[in-house]
Amino acid sequence: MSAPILTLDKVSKTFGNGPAAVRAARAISFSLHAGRALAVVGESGSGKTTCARIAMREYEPSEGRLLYKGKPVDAAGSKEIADYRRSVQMIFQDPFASLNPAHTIAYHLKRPLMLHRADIRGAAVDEEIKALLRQVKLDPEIVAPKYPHELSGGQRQRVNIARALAAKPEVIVADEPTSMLDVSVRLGVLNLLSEMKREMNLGLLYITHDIATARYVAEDIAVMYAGQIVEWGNTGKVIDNPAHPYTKLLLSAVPDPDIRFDDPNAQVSSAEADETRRRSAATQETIREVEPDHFVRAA
Ligand SMILES: Nc1ncnc2c1ncn2[C@@H]1O[C@H](COP(=O)(O)OP(=O)(O)OP(=O)(O)O)[C@@H](O)[C@H]1O
Repeated sequence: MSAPILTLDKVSKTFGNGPAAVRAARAISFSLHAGRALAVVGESGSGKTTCARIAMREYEPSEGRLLYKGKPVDAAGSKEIADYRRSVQMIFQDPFASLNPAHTIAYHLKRPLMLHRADIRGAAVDEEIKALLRQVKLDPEIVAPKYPHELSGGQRQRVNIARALAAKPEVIVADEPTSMLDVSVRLGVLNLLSEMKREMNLGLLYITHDIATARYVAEDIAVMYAGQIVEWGNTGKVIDNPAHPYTKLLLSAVPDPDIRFDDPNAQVSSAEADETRRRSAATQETIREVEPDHFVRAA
């Protein structure tokens, strides 16, 4: 594996003080590598977004270090910080709020080019805008002059991906990039991210509450619960053979696509439903008892 581009090294983040303090992230360690994706999965409030924001330098860690190419970011000079800002780009959850309704799509792509790509000026800017839109499978002639409200949610998220790519990043942080999209277009956006990762050799941090989607995008997976990584490893191995009760619980919530609505076996009796609820509560209890240092690593 190539040397890590970005590393969270035993990073913790606490919000507030005293008894009301929230330990959103506890001793989190992971690295992002060129051409590889890490999925960080967990339910709402498990600390995923806190990790993404630390990676984006929006939050300072309370403990631990953020490393860029092996060097601590907090000790970096202004040139290295500028390099980091270009190199690590984010795709937001909400494709509607992240584009300015008053500006065309071309304008949205021109800004990062002017900011981060001094090598491209004049007519080359328009050519690059077209190339970026083609890269995300949008027709530049149709899409470039449009305003955000004229596009669908899926198309807007593709524009957001193109905008992130405009900076020529090495790492993309995608925080729930499909959760606000129509189900029918989610897979297309995930496949596009996966393709970009391969073709542009990007390190990808894919944050999601939906463990089933990790398989489409990420080679590696880290499962978060209550601010900690409780299980991590190869995505296929963890999903096919989960070792931690919380990972099992997340997987048990994934619908089985092979069960048809008219399948008599899909009917759940009230006794079975009660049993499922009882087992789920028991699993939650087990999770609460997990010691902070109880981690599981896939073989
Ligand atoms: N700025 C903040 N101030 C205080 N508490 C915060 C802040 N940001 C997050 N938290 C708390 O930290 C915990 C982890 O939140 P975080 O947003 O990282 O979880 P998440 O797994 O990303 O959840 P979601 O999917 O709902 O965004 C939660 O209890 C949250 O309320």
